[in-house]
Amino acid sequence: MKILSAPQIRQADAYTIEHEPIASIDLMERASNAFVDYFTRLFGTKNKILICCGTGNNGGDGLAIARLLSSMNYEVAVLVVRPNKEAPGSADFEINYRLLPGIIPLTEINDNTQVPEKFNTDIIIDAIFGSGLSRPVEGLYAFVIRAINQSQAEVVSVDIASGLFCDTIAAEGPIVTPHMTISFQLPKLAFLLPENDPFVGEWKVVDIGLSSDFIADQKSKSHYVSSSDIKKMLRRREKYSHKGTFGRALLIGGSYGKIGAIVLSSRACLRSGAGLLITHVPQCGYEVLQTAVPECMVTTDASFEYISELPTIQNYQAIGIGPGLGVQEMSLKALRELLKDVKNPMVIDADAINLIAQNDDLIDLLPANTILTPHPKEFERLAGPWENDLERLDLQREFSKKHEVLIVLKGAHTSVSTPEGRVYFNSTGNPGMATAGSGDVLTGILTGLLSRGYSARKAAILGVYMHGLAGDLAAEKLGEESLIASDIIDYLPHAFTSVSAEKYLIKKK
Ligand SMILES: NC(=O)C1=CN([C@@H]2O[C@H](COP(=O)(O)OP(=O)(O)OC[C@H]3O[C@@H](n4cnc5c(N)ncnc54)[C@H](OP(=O)(O)O)[C@@H]3O)[C@@H](O)[C@H]2O)[C@@H](O)CC1
Ligand SMILES: Nc1ncnc2c1ncn2[C@@H]1O[C@H](COP(=O)(O)OP(=O)(O)O)[C@@H](O)[C@H]1O
Ligand SMILES: [K+]
Repeated sequence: MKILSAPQIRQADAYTIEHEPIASIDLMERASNAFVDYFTRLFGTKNKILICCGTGNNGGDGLAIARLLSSMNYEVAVLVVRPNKEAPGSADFEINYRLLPGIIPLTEINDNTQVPEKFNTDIIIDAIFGSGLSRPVEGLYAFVIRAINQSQAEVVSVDIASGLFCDTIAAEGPIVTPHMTISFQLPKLAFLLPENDPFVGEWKVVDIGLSSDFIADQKSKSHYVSSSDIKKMLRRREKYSHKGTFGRALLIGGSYGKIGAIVLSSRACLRSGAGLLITHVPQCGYEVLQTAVPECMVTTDASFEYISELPTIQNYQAIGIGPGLGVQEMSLKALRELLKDVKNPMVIDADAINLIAQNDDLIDLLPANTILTPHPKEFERLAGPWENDLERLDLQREFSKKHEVLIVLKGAHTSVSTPEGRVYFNSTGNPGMATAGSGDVLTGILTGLLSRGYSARKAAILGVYMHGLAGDLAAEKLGEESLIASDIIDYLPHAFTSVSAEKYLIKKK
């Protein structure tokens, strides 16, 4: 799913109005209905609702929502914020203003003195500003937004929190801090920047039927990965395939006290479809691996505690290195040797990333399309500091372009950047996955998918999605609090089957 900028969204509205064709007031009605449809699934009629409206089209939505909810027996009141009494609202705002039934209590605020300290109601629907915000909020609007934020009510924003820009980090000036945002058609970049979290809350995108042709034609460097994107990518295992068809994967890692990391990667790799897996560990890991993962073959290093040398690396469709590796000098030597020789698709994680960050000569040795999977701290070591999330995103994009690698920057909404400078934000995963070893699981999944023949871009997008989906399915059963990395592996089969069940109507015998 593409992420469009505020001007592109405006053009999508205009294009839809002209080419569907549909009157703009009817498009507003459709958007308001979509909002109400989702809203009423969450909140019953017992709640008192205050709808705070600006006088642009976001406010027009607010008025239509008030009318629709009232017709469904919700108790609604409307507050219109209009600093200049004489200034008319947008054309569609004015139409909906005239259509507002008399039974809905309507208050107009023109002056700071009319703003209560906080609003006493159960739910506030925030429809002051939407995608048309053109500058930070001040004056009367700022007073109203502060009062909204101070109220005890649940706050639901229409399209985007009032005061938040669609395409960037939060500006100066007050911004509504909603519990939820119900947004139209496509997610906004602002929803995916962690520091905006207080100004977004839970969010849901509802379809308002903007022209899919127009959206398909738009250029966008940012994408939000949806389940339908994933369904298109997933491959079947063909009837006459054999284990050679799905590739040989090589994992390298583990050290004394950190063999568990490479065990997790190995299990996850096999659960992600690799045909054969060879795991190379220091000698101290031999028995652990053979016992914990009987399906994988194990080769051992000359060193007992650390990786100090490489196995042969030819004939592998994918190599993953890093989990539990440590940053010993001997392991650095082995990594350097690997990078000098390697042409295979690769995943680089954890201490392998740290070693690359500490040794400037290594980054240029990476084959094009190598996947690196840093968490933010590791990425900072690699690429340097940033001031805010937008800067971090630019840095990630530039790093990928400059070094022709994919960066999987891990966290909530993990972002995958490609050498072309595109960024794909993930839609699965939960805070239960913030637990030791879940990154090692991801490395295994990515290595498995590469060995199975997916391109680096597809392996990264699909792997990150499946990792998060497995985490979500695990959390559904076990809760977020108790979730551990092994649970993510245990739920990987469910993640794969749930997507393929949706994809294939004709089931295999
Ligand atoms: N177009 C469509 O068909 C559809 C649109 N839809 C809905 O419309 C919303 C976008 O509507 P919109 O473009 O009218 O902008 P909106 O956010 O209501 O505000 C604009 C007004 O606020 C003003 N203003 C801005 N910043 C300000 C500030 N800091 N302080 C004070 N004033 C400020 C700005 O003034 P100006 O910048 O011109 O000075 C202008 O008057 C979108 O989010 C969705 O909810 C849906 O119904 C689907 C169909
Ligand atoms: N709040 C969160 N929401 C979604 N996913 C998360 C969250 N926190 C962590 N994760 C996921 O868990 C994994 C953690 O990886 P990492 O930090 O490398 O852990 P470790 O080094 O312990 O294996 C990443 O894939 C990340 O995206
Ligand atoms: K809003």
